[in-house]
Amino acid sequence: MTGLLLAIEGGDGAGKATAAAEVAAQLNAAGRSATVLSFPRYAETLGGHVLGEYLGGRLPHAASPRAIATLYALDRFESAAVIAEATARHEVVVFDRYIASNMAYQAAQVGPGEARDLMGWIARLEVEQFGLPLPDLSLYLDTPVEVARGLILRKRKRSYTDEALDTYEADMALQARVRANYAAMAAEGLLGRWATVSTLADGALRSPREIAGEIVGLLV
Ligand SMILES: Nc1ncnc2c1ncn2[C@@H]1O[C@H](COP(=O)(O)OP(=O)(O)O)[C@@H](O)[C@H]1O
Ligand SMILES: Cc1cn([C@H]2C[C@H](O)[C@@H](COP(=O)(O)OP(=O)(O)O)O2)c(=O)[nH]c1=O
Repeated sequence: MTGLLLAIEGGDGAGKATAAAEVAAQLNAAGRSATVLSFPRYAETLGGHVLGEYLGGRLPHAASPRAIATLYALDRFESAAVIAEATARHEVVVFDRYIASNMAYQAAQVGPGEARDLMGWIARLEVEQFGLPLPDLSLYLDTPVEVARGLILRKRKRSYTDEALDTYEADMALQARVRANYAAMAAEGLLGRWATVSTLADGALRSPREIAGEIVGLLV
């Protein structure tokens, strides 16, 4: 079996983990084997461990966006065998964040004139140099920053920090730039095919079941 790779993307607290789990559950219930891989893999890889230290504020924050991007890419590179195994065993592999997260977040740390170059650099590092597979579909989960912040505060404690908001989550201006980067990547089809799904309808949060149902409907 060669699994279809579906990357769920979006800002912090957009509802990615919830949507990824629900998409896999709906597919499995319909007899289509699916699994979820969530990045970063904090506890499983060296890159993930160092990132946990970074996001928890225990490393110097003067590190350049390229250095940080390399750690996220390393976490996926170290996971190549796990990705290959999941792809071999399942019809659909759902990524809770993938390469586009690195592009959206690191490009949000540099000036607008540098953002494009950095996105291209990250895509080449991950796909050409590290040999990671391109996703078949990147799904941008569109949740306004204020709604996402409310959802982050509902999360359970994370492994890498005691704070309610980690380094990136606390920075609202950064979250707004991340959203703009995702919208641009989706519009231009960077890394391949994109679709956008809104988590709100008439100003209210849609149920995870409804959001996932729309996503499953996009998988042909
Ligand atoms: N559609 C939804 N309706 C209600 N609560 C949600 C929905 N999506 C996510 N949540 C809740 O919001 C919080 C953050 O969601 P999560 O999926 O962990 O976001 P992300 O992975 O994008 O950071 C969790 O407590 C989750 O249960
Ligand atoms: C996977 C990935 C995440 N990130 C960022 C986005 C998030 O702000 C942060 C942590 O990822 P996140 O998925 O939010 O972890 P958790 O749900 O445990 O808080 O890392 C990147 O910058 N590049 C990447 O490749």
